[in-house]
Amino acid sequence: MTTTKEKLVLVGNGMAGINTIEQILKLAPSRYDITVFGGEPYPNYNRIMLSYVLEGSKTLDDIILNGWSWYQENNITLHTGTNVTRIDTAAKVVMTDSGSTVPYDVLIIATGSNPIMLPIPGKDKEGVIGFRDIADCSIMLAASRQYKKAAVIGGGLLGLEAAKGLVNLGMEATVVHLMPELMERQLDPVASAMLKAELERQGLKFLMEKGTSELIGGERVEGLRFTDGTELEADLVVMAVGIRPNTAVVEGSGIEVNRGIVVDDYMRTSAPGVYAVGECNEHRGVCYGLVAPLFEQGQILAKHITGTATLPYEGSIMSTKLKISGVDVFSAGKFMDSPELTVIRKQDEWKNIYKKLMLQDGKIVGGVLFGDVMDSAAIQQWIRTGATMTEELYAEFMGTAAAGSQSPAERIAAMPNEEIVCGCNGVSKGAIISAIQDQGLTTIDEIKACTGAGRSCGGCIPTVGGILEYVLGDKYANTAVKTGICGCTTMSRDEIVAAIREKRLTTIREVMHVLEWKNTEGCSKCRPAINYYLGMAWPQEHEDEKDSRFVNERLNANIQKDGTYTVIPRMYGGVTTPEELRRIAEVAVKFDVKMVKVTGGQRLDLVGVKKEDLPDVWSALDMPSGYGYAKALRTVKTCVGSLYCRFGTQDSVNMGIQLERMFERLDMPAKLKMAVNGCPRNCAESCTKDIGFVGNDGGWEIYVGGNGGIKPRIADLLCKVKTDEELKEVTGAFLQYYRENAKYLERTSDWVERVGLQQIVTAVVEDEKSRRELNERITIALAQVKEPWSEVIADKEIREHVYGNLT
Ligand SMILES: Cc1cc2nc3c(=O)[nH]c(=O)nc-3n(C[C@H](O)[C@H](O)[C@H](O)COP(=O)(O)OP(=O)(O)OC[C@H]3O[C@@H](n4cnc5c(N)ncnc54)[C@H](O)[C@@H]3O)c2cc1C
Ligand SMILES: NC(=O)c1ccc[n+]([C@@H]2O[C@H](COP(=O)([O-])OP(=O)(O)OC[C@H]3O[C@@H](n4cnc5c(N)ncnc54)[C@H](O)[C@@H]3O)[C@@H](O)[C@H]2O)c1
Ligand code: SF4
Ligand code: FES
Repeated sequence: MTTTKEKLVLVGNGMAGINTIEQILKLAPSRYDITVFGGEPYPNYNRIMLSYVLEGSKTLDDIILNGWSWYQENNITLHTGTNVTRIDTAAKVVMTDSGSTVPYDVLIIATGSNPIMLPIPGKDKEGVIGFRDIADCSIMLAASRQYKKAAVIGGGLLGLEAAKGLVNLGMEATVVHLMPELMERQLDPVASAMLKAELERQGLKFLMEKGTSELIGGERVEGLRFTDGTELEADLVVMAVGIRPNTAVVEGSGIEVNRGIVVDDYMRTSAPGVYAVGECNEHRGVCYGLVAPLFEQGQILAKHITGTATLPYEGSIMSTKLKISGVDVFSAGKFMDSPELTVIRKQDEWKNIYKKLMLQDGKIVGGVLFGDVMDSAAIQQWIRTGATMTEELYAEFMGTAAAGSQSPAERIAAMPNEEIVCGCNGVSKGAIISAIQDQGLTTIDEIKACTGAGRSCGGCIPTVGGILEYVLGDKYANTAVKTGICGCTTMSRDEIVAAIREKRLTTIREVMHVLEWKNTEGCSKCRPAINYYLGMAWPQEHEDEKDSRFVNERLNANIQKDGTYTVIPRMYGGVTTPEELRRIAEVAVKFDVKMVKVTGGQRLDLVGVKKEDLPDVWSALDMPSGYGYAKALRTVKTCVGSLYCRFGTQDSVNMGIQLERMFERLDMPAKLKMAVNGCPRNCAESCTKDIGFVGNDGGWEIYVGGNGGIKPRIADLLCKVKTDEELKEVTGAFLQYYRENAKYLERTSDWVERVGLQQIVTAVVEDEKSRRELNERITIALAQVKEPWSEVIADKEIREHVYGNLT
């Protein structure tokens, strides 16, 4: 006897719908014959990560959650690019815009939301969009290549993430906000003001309390006109003023709709066999707009329709984190002061940290964090369990207990097993530990696949990594970068470095032999990388293998397209003297230099020197190499500072010179630039440097991870220091931590993004012992460096054989 399976149809191939199907497959893998309709032409992807795609840190491929093969493997019939247009609840069929009619026994509607588009004149012009899907993201990416000015209407979570993405893409982005405070639905005025100041520092512009009355221009938008009569130029307008449940599919079906499709505590709509899950529904009068509640709903729906016992869904407490790097903001539950609430508050203007906890009748009902969000999981747990405030919790929150001085590892150890680590997917510390232990998991990707933790906004990944490290102890290896560094090996950077240290490998040949390289000679990708890792691991013992370096580093000059070279002597801090300038001029004339160019790093570049003349040019210049060709410290750009500038509060010139002298010549994973400014006017542009220093009345701010090149990135504030000595110590620690942990050729901008700012802050700022040890190690490495040009001048054989110099 053959039994036909019940037919389950899902309308909406998005996050809530597919999450529900995943749960159903876990509970009853073969119960339903499943058909999925999705309006977009893609498999299920992580909509949350669109902010990162726009920002440039993720690609579209990175954000696919369930690829095409997942549907096949689970026997799911998928129709992408197909919209369901009608539901006939009497005949139990759905009809699509491609003309098909498909029967169902169980129908799940998960059509999400639509962005609200302000109903103002000009809203249909080209260049006016919402930010909801891959198509919107692609339009923004394309616009950024052609246009300069963007306006984002709405200063909520979405608007801010969109504006930051556009700034990263090189656009000038202005957020036009209706209210006096940003994110007024999640933050109180204090946190809002701190957020605005930080985002301004990162390059966003704001127009507050502005109502937009019209979008102006021709076919394409050219600007905004406001209710007060003023205008703003813009070639791209993104509306991020909220969302509205997408209920179009139930029109004419008789299914009850209010703001969203009305559901009960088991996601049942008013029609038998028809359910609605996700942003499209309305439960007890609430329409949600974050994944955590939607996944909770999906879990209950999955249990309900597979006949598994389940409690009813009673609503969710919402918590949010803004996904902008370097801006840590968290909000959960109640956040505004009001007479019935007791407020515990801590504001630290020096470290730019704000923490606030809300109590009602002694119980924790809400919290806001800015600058340090380590307590976010704990706050969610306290709210969820209705925790009563105690002396211990008070001490923990205010940082007066031991907890305040705990290292990240200690914090993880102290975390209760039932604490929810991944808010999006509701995964606790205990569940992650069980998965690691019971299933032998060793990577974050495996934990993601097995428990769901980290699969959505990604905010919990550092904690998930911490738990993995805590459980595996010595066996822990950061396997997030498991792919081989090149085709010669399957080993990742971390595995190679670990093996170099553990097995005390000291030469490139030895590394390739012991680690069983497929290609015994290596290649142009792995050889320079290993040479660097060996030098980093064994600064005193390692013999630099010059043949494995790139040509510019072998020759200590930059080759140009006509085969000549450029020569850039050091000008510490961008300062020179008449004598030096005279010598440079004489050399330029004598060696028939084609051009003398002032570089972006405040130095002089002699362009068009013949290879065989290089040693003589260096000899005549009698200046050290500026390393304009090397993976090392290139320039330290300085402003005039307190020496002469009337705004200057710190001596940026001398600090720049000192830093350049301290750290020049040391091999780094990639080229490295610094800038030192005497005051926050930032004339030497610290925000686009690997390390930037900004002086103020009380000391210095240190910024890291900036980049002004192909992929611009505004630097993150690492810390503030009061003295010059502290500045040098933090810089030494940062440089060594970067040297020890980055992949070869990885700029600080990518590295900071990859490992997360907090890990770096802990290692080089907060943990004194680590900072001291890093400085000890960089001092040993610095003691080995040599001036390359004088070495060549002194060695006749090198001059002849490498440069063809016969003088
Ligand atoms: C840029 C961005 C960043 C975000 N960041 C976060 C975050 O950090 N944290 C967080 O919790 N939430 C975040 N969100 C919100 C989160 O993405 C949503 O809450 C979640 O995606 C909603 O899931 P859903 O399945 O209800 O809707 P969606 O994911 O929108 O899926 C609905 C799908 O249904 C399809 N559809 C609609 N109508 C039909 C039809 N008639 N026929 C067939 N298919 C149809 C749509 O094309 C869409 O693909 C963000 C959202 C955006 C846009
Ligand atoms: N990190 C995250 O958790 C995250 C990120 C992006 C999006 N989301 C979600 O996506 C959804 C959409 O986000 P959103 O920011 O559009 O919604 P929102 O409702 O959270 O914010 C909209 C903002 O626009 C402002 N606004 C309204 N009308 C305006 C007008 N005419 N002019 C200027 N400003 C106006 C509002 O004051 C409000 O601050 C939300 O559900 C949000 O939670 C979450
Ligand atoms: S950054 Fe400040 S101190 Fe330096 S030159 Fe500019 S205004 Fe003067
Ligand atoms: S908290 Fe969002 S993925 Fe874990």
